[in-house]
Amino acid sequence: MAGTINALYLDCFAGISGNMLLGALLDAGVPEELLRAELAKLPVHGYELTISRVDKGGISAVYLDVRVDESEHHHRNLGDIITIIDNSTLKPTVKETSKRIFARLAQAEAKVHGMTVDEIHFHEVGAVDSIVDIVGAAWALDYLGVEHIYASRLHVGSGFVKCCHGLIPVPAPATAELLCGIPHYQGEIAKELVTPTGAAVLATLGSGFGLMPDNFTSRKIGYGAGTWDLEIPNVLRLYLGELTVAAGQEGLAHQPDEQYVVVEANIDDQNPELYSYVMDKLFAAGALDVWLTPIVMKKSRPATKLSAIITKEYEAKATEIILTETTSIGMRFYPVTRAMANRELIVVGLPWGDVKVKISSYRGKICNVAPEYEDCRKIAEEAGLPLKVVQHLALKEAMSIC
Ligand SMILES: O=C([S-])c1cc(C(=O)S)c[n+]([C@@H]2O[C@H](COP(=O)(O)O)[C@@H](O)[C@H]2O)c1
Ligand code: NI
Repeated sequence: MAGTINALYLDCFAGISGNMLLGALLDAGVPEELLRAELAKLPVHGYELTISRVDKGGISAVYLDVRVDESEHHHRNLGDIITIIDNSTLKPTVKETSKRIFARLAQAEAKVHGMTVDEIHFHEVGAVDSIVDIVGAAWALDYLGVEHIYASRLHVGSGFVKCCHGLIPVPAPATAELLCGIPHYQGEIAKELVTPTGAAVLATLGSGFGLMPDNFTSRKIGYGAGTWDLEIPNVLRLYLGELTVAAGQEGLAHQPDEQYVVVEANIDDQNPELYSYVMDKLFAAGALDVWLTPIVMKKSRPATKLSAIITKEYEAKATEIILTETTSIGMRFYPVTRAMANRELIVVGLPWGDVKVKISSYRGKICNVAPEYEDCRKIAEEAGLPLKVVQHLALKEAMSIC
């Protein structure tokens, strides 16, 4: 028996930008009020999101515009944006996807401008519009349960576009960098049709490019409007549907496998005090997990294996951290696949305070319920209760409502 996986096919005949993608997702059925509620979870203010229905060459499409107050025109680097996302109450999976897209964008910018990822400041209006577009899209894809994104060959446009440095060629340099390995063409239209944000989403999340996959069936279509009025409709066409796959494959597909990498270094000559520091640095740089294993190396030397799981974009950063912060002078990388349960945070109220509880589910069934250790610890210390009792009460409360 065959199964299905939720998927999108993006028809980019007039390009793709962050707001075109989010507009198309809204048109395909993502509720506007839920999107607004999710974006309100970000500690970002001073912007107005307008969502309207417009006519683009006879096609009714959703136009999304982010207007940013003058006071919010900051320059933010990747670290600032990661902090904003981490300080929100968004779902962990939405945070992770958003951070991966931003990291990809920052890497492309760093390459173009000959700088490090940390030195890159996001363009234009202090990245608020990119935060809304990227986090909004990451949440909407999660809301729809989309596991694979396919896109047509991208129409990028041509000519020049004005930026703070003057005129830059279309595709913009960051866009061109992000589209390495992704089929695209320039065409006759002298406008920027694919923006760096649109390219970053596809470069990070795209599973395949070209014609609509043979095993894809569309169920709903949405149109997201671009800003231009062109001789072709300036819209992104989004097909929401499903891929038919062999039995047993459904529910296992997440991001393309090769995006995850384990980096490892065997260390036999380091002051143990340094490990927690380097682990913190790897986590802060985007590692999904970091761990130490006791090992025995050559000449029977007791040693430590430092391992971290990272996404491919963080390879250079992880290399830099391990080489500069440990005594290791080399490391190895190997691609790994991951299968993950869906995770959601709920908050339960105990007489002494609130506790966040992580509810994990797999194929629609709850597979784990775990009260957050730090919340329970705080209550245990403040109320003078055994930690295990607080954990038990939080678990009981969570089980009664989920
Ligand atoms: O201002 C600069 S340095 C600049 C550089 C680049 C590069 O590609 S490098 C691109 N841009 C333009 O900024 C806008 C914003 O794009 P979004 O993806 O945030 O919508 C776009 O027109 C880029 O081409 C500016
Ligand atoms: Ni740039």
